[in-house]
Amino acid sequence: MRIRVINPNTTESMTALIEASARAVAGPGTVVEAVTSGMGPASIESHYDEALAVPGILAAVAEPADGYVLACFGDPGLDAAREVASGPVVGIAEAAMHAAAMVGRGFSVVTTLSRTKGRAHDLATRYVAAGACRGVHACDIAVLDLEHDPGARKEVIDLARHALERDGSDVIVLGCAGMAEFAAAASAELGVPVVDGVAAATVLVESLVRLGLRTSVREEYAPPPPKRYTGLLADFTRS
Ligand SMILES: NC(=O)NC1=NC(=O)NC1=O
Repeated sequence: MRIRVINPNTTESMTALIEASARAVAGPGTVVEAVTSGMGPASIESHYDEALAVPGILAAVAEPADGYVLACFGDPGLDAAREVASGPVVGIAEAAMHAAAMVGRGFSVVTTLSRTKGRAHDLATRYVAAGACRGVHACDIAVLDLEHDPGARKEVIDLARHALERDGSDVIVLGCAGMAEFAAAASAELGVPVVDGVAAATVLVESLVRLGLRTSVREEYAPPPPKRYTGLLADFTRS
């Protein structure tokens, strides 16, 4: 099978990190096709960034694949992508939160900027039972600095340790695709499961494909009603 793993921002080096995390868990019969969005923000750290990332995501899911991963912790454009993708679409926050809820009593999210904490809470409300997400904590390291800041890994792990104590949680969810490579070291140091949403989403999409499950086209996720789109979007939308 072929899984298209989409980095919704336009930073190639992040795509490389995402690709490595997805490939590390993909099964022997799975081809991971990691792609960088062709248009939009260099990183996604606000509602504005999320909105401007969606056209590039929709263009990326328009290409055929057996399943799709949206590799940004805000799960931008997830519902719209499900209306047009040819296979199941899973967001990394969705996958990470579900996985975390299955291996512990309550998880804490460690994310990037404080301004994105509300989005993480909103997604937890949508995806998991009340109380499953015990808290969301921000390291206030910008997304693109995670890769270049030599102290980022330690800051994220220290914040995760604080979160476990403060929240009384027993699992950590990494709240950014750019933290994917911290998961193993964090889990070893903290002694708890640390969930990287890129890996979780890759395995979950593989499982859905193996189960023969695709997004239902009855009602909400049916293909969008045909209509005219004008302006720049005319090139990227279905008519
Ligand atoms: N919470 C986040 O920082 N999300 C993200 N922004 C990106 O550009 N990629 C992410 O995973």
